[in-house]
Amino acid sequence: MASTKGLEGIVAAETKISSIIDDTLTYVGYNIDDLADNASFEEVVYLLWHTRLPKAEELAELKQQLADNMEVPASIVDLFKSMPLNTVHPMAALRTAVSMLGTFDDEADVMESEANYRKAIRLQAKIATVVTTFARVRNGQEPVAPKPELGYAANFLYMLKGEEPAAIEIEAFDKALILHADHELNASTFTARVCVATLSDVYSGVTSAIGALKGPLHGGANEQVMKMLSEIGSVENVETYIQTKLDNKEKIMGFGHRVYRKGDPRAPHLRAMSEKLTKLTGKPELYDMSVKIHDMIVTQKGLPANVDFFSASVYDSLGIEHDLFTPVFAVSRTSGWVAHILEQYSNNRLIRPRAEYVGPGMQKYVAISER
Ligand SMILES: CC(=O)SCCNC(=O)CCNC(=O)[C@H](O)C(C)(C)COP(=O)(O)OP(=O)(O)OC[C@H]1O[C@@H](n2cnc3c(N)ncnc32)[C@H](O)[C@@H]1OP(=O)(O)O
Ligand SMILES: O=C([O-])CC(=O)C(=O)O
Repeated sequence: MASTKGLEGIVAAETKISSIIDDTLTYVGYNIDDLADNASFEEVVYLLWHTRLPKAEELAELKQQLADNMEVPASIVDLFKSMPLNTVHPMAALRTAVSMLGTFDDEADVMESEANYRKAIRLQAKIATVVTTFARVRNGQEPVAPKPELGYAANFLYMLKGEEPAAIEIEAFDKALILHADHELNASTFTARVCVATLSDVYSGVTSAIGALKGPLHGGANEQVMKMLSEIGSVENVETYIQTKLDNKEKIMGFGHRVYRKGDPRAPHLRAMSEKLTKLTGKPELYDMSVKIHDMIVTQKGLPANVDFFSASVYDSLGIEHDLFTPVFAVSRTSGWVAHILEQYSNNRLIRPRAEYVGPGMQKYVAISER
């Protein structure tokens, strides 16, 4: 029984939700380029949850349901206030708050598919409020209540900053949400599916997934990319900084991927957004540094940028604090996690692989006094 390290190449589930075939990413058969250029995030959420695009009235209904469910219990604010706010990472706060949301949902353990769909809506609606509430509470600001008339992307930025975002910001953020919404059997989605395959509840699945997304080899990489850009500081410093890391065999965050070989199709969209937004916000150097890093890594390592690389400068341009980048990813990916959770329930079998034992052979117990 030989093991495959990191389960590389192992097909562990069937899904109708998204696919990566020959470096092309599709959601339910729609190319990501097509969706990024034409759809709204809410349309994509509907697509992932229903495996078809919504008609106008179905989209309007989903938007209404999301808007109606955005408020979070006051205890979430108290929970955040009870945390060591100077040190807690927002992903740890989010993981804890989503788990707590489950305790307020009296349908949390009701397993009928209609109840699970209602929970999907509640979670998707509330997670935006949870992240923005955390951001404001830790900065000593009052949380901002959602405006029902705004779309999901606009509401997030509004609740975060307390002022309505400009059209260009809404468009960029909406596109970023679409690009991050789902990605086949990535580590956090797999985590969610493993969790709910025990017939545990939706909140447990999403809480587990948040824990997996937090790591810097997965969603946590976008914050690390920004840290790197801040440390580098200017285009002139890129070469020495990156070369030193490469010579020390350190990984450069935002590059490489388990599945893509030629390149991550989401990266060109984020690169174009980064170029446009960094110019508009008067920080073109962020984009110029990113391009120089990109060229060095592609030339020397043959590794293309993944979704996390150019998203860093995009989120910075949208005025999002750097340690909120991964929570923002979670806000979008909740749609994909939930889609996979619902799909797992619909055709469930416990996920329980085997491990190859590589420890010592049979041993005889030795009394503690004789060790
Ligand atoms: C949303 C997302 O999750 S996208 C991914 C976000 N994560 C990152 O950006 C972190 C940086 N990237 C990485 O760590 C990896 O490329 C991963 C985790 C994304 C994929 O990992 P794996 O498929 O397991 O590749 P693995 O880590 O085994 O790397 C294979 C080789 O490429 C090298 N490599 C992979 N990524 C990088 C990188 N970013 N920088 C430098 N070298 C790298 C490794 O050092 C290794 O080299 P070796 O064979 O000489 O030891
Ligand atoms: O698929 C992966 O391994 C990681 C990734 O790009 C994502 O989750 O978006």
